[in-house]
Amino acid sequence: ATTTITTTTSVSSYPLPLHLPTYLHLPHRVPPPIPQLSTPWTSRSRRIRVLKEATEVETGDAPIPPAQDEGDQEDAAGELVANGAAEDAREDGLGLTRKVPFRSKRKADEDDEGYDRYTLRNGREVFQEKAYLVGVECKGTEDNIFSIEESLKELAQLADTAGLSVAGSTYQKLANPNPRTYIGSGKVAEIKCAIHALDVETVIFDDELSAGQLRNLEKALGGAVRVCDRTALILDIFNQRAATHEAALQVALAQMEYQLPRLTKMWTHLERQAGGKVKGMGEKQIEVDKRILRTQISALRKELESVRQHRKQYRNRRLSVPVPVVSLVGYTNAGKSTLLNHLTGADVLAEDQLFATLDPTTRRVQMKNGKEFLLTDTVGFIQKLPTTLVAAFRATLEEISESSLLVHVVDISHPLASQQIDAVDKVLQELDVASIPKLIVWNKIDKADDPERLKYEAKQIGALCISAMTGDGLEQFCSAVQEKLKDSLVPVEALIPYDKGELLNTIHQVGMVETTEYMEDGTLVRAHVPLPLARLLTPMRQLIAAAQ
Ligand SMILES: Nc1nc2c(ncn2[C@@H]2O[C@H](COP(=O)(O)OP(=O)(O)OP(=O)(O)O)[C@@H](O)[C@H]2O)c(=O)[nH]1
Ligand SMILES: [Mg+2]
Repeated sequence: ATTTITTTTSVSSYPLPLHLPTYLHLPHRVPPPIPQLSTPWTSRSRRIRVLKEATEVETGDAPIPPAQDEGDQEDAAGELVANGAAEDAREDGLGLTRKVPFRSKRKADEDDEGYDRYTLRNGREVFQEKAYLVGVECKGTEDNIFSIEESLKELAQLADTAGLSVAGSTYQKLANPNPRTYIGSGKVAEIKCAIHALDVETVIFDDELSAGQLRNLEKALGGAVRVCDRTALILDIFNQRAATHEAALQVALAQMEYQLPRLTKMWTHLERQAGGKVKGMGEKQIEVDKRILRTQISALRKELESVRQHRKQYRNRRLSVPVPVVSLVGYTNAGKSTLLNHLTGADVLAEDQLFATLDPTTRRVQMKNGKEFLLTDTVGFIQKLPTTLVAAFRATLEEISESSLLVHVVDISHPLASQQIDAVDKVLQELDVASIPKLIVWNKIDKADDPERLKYEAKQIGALCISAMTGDGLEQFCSAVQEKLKDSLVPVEALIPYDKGELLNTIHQVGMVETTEYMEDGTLVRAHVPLPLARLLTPMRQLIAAAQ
């Protein structure tokens, strides 16, 4: 009975993993908190410290935070406290902080190379974790859009975006991945040597790994390094980037769904409290953890549903204004946000980083001829896009399926432009939006080696060359959008009563008017208009039928 009591108290005193959105910490919404897991959930284990705190550590004035009491971290607790970094350990939510040498511990060592590995990011000192990348090319997967070298290069870019510094990489060609360690044992030994020589903290695999593979690899690589996969890395970037409530919820949900099948060894402290190994205890602990995680997942789903409902209402309101919606889609970093900003004067973050945008933004584009359309910027795509993420972002991506036109923005100056196009087409197929008219634009033409040749090639396939940065070709772009939109317009003939003048204006604004005739009861218009407007005009169309 004593054990049971101890167990209950100690479980409730566990801190929540801090990569979850803060609202999850509110007592009224939170199911019982879950313990920190030893499995690498995400790649978040960077030491983020506000500069001021860092100075305090330097002068030795840092308040000593309370030690964490998990048995699993017991051996590390002393070190954590001595370094004033327990907070960081909490922030990581991984319980892996001890694996990275801390600055103040090594401070005495004047020529400590780790000392240089703190860089300043947004006014915060961040420990630059070193990462080693591993890829596998399996026979029979030659239809992969990217070659293994290309995929690894992109993984390096992802690692950089997440704030890691890449120390090296390797790959292996295999008939089949090893079910235990994904790569062969010889390769494991080779990587182990390399990471020790390079002083690496994290090994990132280019493909999704199973719980067993993650655990076996961590063990085989000496236990002092963290192993994670591409999906965890992308989830981590999304987690860092999520700026709105909805995005945060979506990412948290995707992270939990990724974690669920990967829950392994944990709560080992209970065994100790129970006075040694308790047979079957580990098994039960996992069950409990899974249940808690499932409860959290369903709470998140509910919350997300209500946020979505809200956005849907907003969208419906917008749809009632019959302006056609054009969605920008494309590979991450293609220049979608830059294009939106240039055309609409919006202030969406556009930078040379992967996944700068997570949330959809819609702005009105007003053309010189008075016509207008709505332009939506969305999250970028990437090859090997984690399925959990696609599912989590499905609602956001639904916006795409409701648009009248898709503009596929391509970074034509990128060496892998054609592979990126294929990857985007693949995602679009998955999203079932093939029936929506599409306009292909080749962006960053200012950066391309041979713009004239590209312009010629673009013409052959009906694509458009633009530079979202310099504004080159944007006028043609707007005309092309207008032209394409016409394809999605419905021909109508309606008699608009004179007291509905504003409707006539709307038809001129968003549709293509062929003729207008001033009749006794109103204006007779023949035009091509977007479907929502055609619906709105239905009663007036009947009026004509009656008059004839
Ligand atoms: N030279 C050049 N650079 C461009 C052009 N368009 C965009 N860029 C740059 O490309 C980078 C990515 O642009 P973004 O607009 O953030 O790309 P995005 O498609 O929104 O990317 P995600 O939001 O990550 O999917 C930024 O550094 C832009 O300045 C262009 O026409 N020419
Ligand atoms: Mg963007």
